[in-house]
Amino acid sequence: DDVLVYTVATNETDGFQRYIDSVKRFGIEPSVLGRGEKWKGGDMRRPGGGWKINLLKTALKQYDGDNEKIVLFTDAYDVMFLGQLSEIVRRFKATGAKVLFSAEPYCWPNVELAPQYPEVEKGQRFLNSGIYMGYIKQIRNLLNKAEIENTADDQLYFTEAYLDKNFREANGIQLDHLSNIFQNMFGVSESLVIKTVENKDAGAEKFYLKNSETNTEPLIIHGNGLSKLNLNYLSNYLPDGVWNSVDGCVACKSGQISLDAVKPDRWPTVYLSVFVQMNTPFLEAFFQKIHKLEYPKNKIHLFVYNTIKYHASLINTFVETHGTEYLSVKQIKPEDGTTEWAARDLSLDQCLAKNCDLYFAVDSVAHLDNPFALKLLIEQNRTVVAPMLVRPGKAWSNFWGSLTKDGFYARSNDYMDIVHDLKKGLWNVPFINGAYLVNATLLKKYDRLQLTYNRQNVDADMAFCRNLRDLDVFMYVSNRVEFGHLINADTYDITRAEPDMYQIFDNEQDWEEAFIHADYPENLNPEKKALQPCPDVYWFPIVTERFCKSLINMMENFGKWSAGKNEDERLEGGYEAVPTRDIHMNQVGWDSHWLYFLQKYVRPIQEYIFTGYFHDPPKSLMNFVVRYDLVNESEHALSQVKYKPDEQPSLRPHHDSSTYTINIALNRAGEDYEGGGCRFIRYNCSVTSTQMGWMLMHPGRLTHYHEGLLVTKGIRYIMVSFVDP
Ligand SMILES: O=C(O)CCC(=O)C(=O)O
Ligand SMILES: [Fe+2]
Repeated sequence: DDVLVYTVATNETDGFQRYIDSVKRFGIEPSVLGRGEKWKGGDMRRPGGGWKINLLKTALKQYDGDNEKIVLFTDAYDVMFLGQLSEIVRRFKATGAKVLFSAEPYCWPNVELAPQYPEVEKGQRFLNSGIYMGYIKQIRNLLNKAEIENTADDQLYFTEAYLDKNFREANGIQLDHLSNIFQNMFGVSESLVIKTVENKDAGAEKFYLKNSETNTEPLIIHGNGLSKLNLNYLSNYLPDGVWNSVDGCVACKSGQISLDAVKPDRWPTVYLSVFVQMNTPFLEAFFQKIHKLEYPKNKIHLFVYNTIKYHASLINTFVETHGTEYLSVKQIKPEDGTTEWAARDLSLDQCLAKNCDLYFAVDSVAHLDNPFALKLLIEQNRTVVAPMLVRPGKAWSNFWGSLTKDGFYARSNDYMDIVHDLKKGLWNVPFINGAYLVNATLLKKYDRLQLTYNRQNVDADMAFCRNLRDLDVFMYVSNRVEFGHLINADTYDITRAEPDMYQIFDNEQDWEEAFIHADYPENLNPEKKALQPCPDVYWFPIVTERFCKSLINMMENFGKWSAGKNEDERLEGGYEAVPTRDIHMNQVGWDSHWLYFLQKYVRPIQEYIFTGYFHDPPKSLMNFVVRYDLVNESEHALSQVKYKPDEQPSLRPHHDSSTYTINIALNRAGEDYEGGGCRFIRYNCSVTSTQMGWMLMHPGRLTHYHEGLLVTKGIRYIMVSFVDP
């Protein structure tokens, strides 16, 4: 009852909210001075803050004549309480001091005063005015010692008072050199460690802060100066109770909202800005996922910035097809020549102009696989929050755990645990990109001079995050649920036909989604029986129609179909007994990709069907697309010649030089062509109703003598591999 806790905060920043959350946790009710007023204490980055002294002086007037109370003052934006007030007071009383200031390793703002400080054997020597406490009588003496201008420096004021030996001794002023209670972080962050006490009953562990140099456990921490990012890091675990490995992210539930209680027509309006500024694999899927977000389209303004000509038609098609469903659409096209920062700044302004409630930026590499991503982020209700997105199986993500001194990437201790979802929560981090939601109140509060993507010598994302850090805005990244993943655009080569097909190594998950048949897993389901259209000829759905079309396009684009002659310089022996008119995978630079496909998707089926045969990885030198073609029809009609001399409409009976052969239909029997199919002569059995994207698998030799049946109309394409020759 007799402890008065004060702070000064004019602005309700995220840091202020953190301070409030921390004191509330310990049942402390602080008086917040200056709330809602304009800051009068000078430039925050320079000496100043005399106003804090004057505010406190005024606030204490009401206790004139009272000499029993204890006053505890701290800054707000970069301060957190880690323990009970009773314990703070107990430790204070134990020092015997009448006034106790926190200590730090730097003599600031006037380094010339350093020699006047008493020497210390251990701990920090110099006064810091961010945290102090004392009996009201001595505090009053201290505050009344001299007049101070609002814009003069409070730390200098207290330093001079402390260095006045008579005054210091008369008022019992001491510094908490060892951080028994108060911890200023700047310059000593390395010795500050988060410790845990395991709970023996398998309950949640407890977290506390330890100063490993002085061997103390401070109860109030101050992330002064450049240590404020370090404080942000600590605040992911401290004070005890915000996060633990049993209950996960406890603090992230506070402030959360639920949209389910609100009718969708009253949901907040979102300004969704999409940025396509690099050649991006699987862009079609990206836009599909944007479109599938479970959020009313008439609550979304869509902004699309694209600098890549290659992607223009896909984007235009999307906008033409779906644009009208959105509240509004604005496109910036490659030919507009708008720079990234200008486009991003413009989208912030557009958001305000459209009276948005929320701004949602999404880059083309950020796949929001979870259709509830946007809704969940809104419900998280933070000023800035990003969904954690990671390149599958990699450590590459859309946030940084820490920063170097020059503001570049650094890893935090917990980075890998977060990226791998070993720790789930809502993490205060110094850098995010790729996808993030910003509350529009922030855009209203700071104009495009303060909150801009334009800043010298850094790219747009870094500029924005740096400005957020400077404005004391926390950037949260959430891995509370799976939101999606990041595309790797590093090797994307748009000079190729069908560049997505080449992404099997770099974006395996997306590749699979685009190109592997949705029913593929059923092929390995023991409950299901594989189709067997002819004896020991098995039949499986394996690739998508998109795969088939892409593969045909790759080949037709390359165009150099073989002559279907016995002489074949592509082969080591230079001779093919039963030649097809074809193009080999290695001719389009797709051989390693194909072999990987064989190993990953075909081999398991083979092992499942033809029990006891193992060959991993499968070998195959002959991997090709066959084209069975008739003469083009007009030519046919005129010349009365049925087939072009170098086209091939069928294939005579033969064995394949393989242990087993796979044969994938790439287009539609009866639609794209007539006739065709594969006949197994020994069984007098033909597969003619082949299915696009389905694969035949059969032994290559002895039993499965076969022929390619005559195509009578159109063109038939198949993909063939002679596996394990
Ligand atoms: O046309 C077919 O389905 C058979 C093709 C074939 O046997 C081959 O390319 O070796
Ligand atoms: Fe064959």
